Amino acid sequence: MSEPLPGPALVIKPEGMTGRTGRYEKKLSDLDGLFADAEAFAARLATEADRVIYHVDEFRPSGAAGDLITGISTLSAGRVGTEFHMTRGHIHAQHDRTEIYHCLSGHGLMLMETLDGQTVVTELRPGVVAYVPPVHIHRSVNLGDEDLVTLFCYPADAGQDYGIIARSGGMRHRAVADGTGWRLEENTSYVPR
Ligand SMILES: O=P(O)(O)OC[C@H]1O[C@H](O)[C@H](O)[C@@H](O)[C@@H]1O
Ligand SMILES: [Fe+2]
Repeated sequence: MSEPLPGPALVIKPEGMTGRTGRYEKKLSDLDGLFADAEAFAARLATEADRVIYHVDEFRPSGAAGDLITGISTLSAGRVGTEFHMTRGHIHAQHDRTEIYHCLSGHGLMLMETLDGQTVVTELRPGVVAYVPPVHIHRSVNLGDEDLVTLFCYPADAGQDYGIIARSGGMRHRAVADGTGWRLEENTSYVPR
């Protein structure tokens, strides 16, 4: 009889992840053009250009169809003008590939959009699992005052297409502060696809 082989030693907690195969970081300077308030963005850029706004740790066994990428996304709290910190957002390059996000800590939104401009939101609080169905553009938004930490899992052959958001001038709705809470407002730069 052969000895059992050790499986990957992945540990994913709100504080971080061990066993990752990769890490990806986005600084404030990488997010130019994402936020509506260009003046507020420029003011922050003057002193915080190199600040990491979000980072992603992942375990990617391979890129094969049928394989899964699992990881943790950590999105810092903050705003540009009234608009909350968010990820760039994407649709999967293979449009029918899905994803789940399990909120480990913080408060936020999974902001999704169909190709014909229907917005879908799942509010994220610890324990909530957001499901991104096939053919949905998606981005995370941090509505709180601490890091928004989510565990994600998606097919390894999904890929990311960022052009779909760029071509339509952003997503249809923006998440903005409203008193002590939040609301969605229409993105005035949005061009229906
Ligand atoms: O790809 P972005 O929109 O920059 O968001 C960052 C990350 O978000 C999620 O966690 C995805 O599963 C990652 O694959 C992605 O890279
Ligand atoms: Fe995704």
